Amino acid sequence: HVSPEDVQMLIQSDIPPSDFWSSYFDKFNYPPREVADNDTALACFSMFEDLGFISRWRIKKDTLARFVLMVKKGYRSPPYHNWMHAFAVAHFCYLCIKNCNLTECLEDIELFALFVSCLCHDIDHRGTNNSFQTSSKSVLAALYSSEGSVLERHHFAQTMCIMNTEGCNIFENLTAKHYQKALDLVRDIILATDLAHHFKILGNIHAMAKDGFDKTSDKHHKLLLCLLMTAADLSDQTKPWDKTKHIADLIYREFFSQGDMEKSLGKEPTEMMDRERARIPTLQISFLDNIALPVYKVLSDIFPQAECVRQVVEDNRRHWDKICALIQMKRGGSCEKMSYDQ
Ligand SMILES: COc1ccc(Cl)c(-c2nnc3c(C)nc4ccc(C(=O)NCC(C)C)cc4n23)c1
Ligand SMILES: [Mg+2]
Ligand SMILES: [Zn+2]
Repeated sequence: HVSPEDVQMLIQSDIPPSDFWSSYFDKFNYPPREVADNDTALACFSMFEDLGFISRWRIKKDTLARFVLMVKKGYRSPPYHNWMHAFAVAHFCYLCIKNCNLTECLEDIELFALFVSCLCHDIDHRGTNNSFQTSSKSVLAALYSSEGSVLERHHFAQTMCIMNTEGCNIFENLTAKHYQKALDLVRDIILATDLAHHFKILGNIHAMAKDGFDKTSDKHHKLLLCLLMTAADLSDQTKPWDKTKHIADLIYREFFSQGDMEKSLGKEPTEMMDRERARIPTLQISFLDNIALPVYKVLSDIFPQAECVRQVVEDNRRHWDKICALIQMKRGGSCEKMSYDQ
């Protein structure tokens, strides 16, 4: 649990306005990982306040403090899937609400649930993926493998545990109708963070973009919430190159340690998790081409205000291309495995 002193620290001072953090804290090019870890809880307060959630949903400040601190503590410290990832994901959601006028497309309760889901979406992540849960016969696999999305079901279960902890339920003052709606939305949105789910609905998302978002369609609301969640989950790719490059280092540290564990279990890891075989620039180019770019392309088709975000992801892809070309030149062959600290 969280200490009363930590709670007091958070609620005694006024909630800083967004420009306290930076003059461009609410712009797409602000890199949220610049916020110091022990300032992130207060920065979450600023985002809740700036989005109008504290008054709209009558959230008591001490309840919000206990909730944010419990969520922060709910994350472990793998290289990538830690609290700073959750904070960065929630910050991108905050940017979309502020810069893409989402209040005109989605209901207040949907935006509130989306933001809360971003903060909670990877709680208690162990730095290993769903297939590792099954292959290592983890407790989570025993609990959830029959339904699939093992990790995502656990992240949701952990979120509900926090909601049900004394003094941490930020939904406590919602009407019964909104309360149920919020829980259903958080469940659907966190389960939607499984990339397998994203691939499943991507066709429908493209159809929605082609026909134009219909705010009277409940299906369109659900599809848009899932797209925004995935866009937020991958949003490290939307920041300048030096940040993106560092993120790749974190991701592959996590992947390679899973690969090492799989080898020690006598299993052959996938290439992207095998430090002996992985070629990071090539893998990143295929991740950007097959997963990230299509997300930001369709997002900017629906929201022209997000065009600048798509541009940065394109720039980052070009950067990986240059590194691949450099490696080919040096090796006079294909994009060999090599150090690429350009
Ligand atoms: C939205 O959910 C997730 C869950 C887990 C992760 Cl690590 C990510 C994620 N976030 N940033 C990245 C970057 C920079 N590269 C990645 C390269 C590959 C993969 C991957 O899972 N490939 C397997 C294929 C069957 C889809 C994920 C990558 N990724 C997103
Ligand atoms: Mg996840
Ligand atoms: Zn995530």
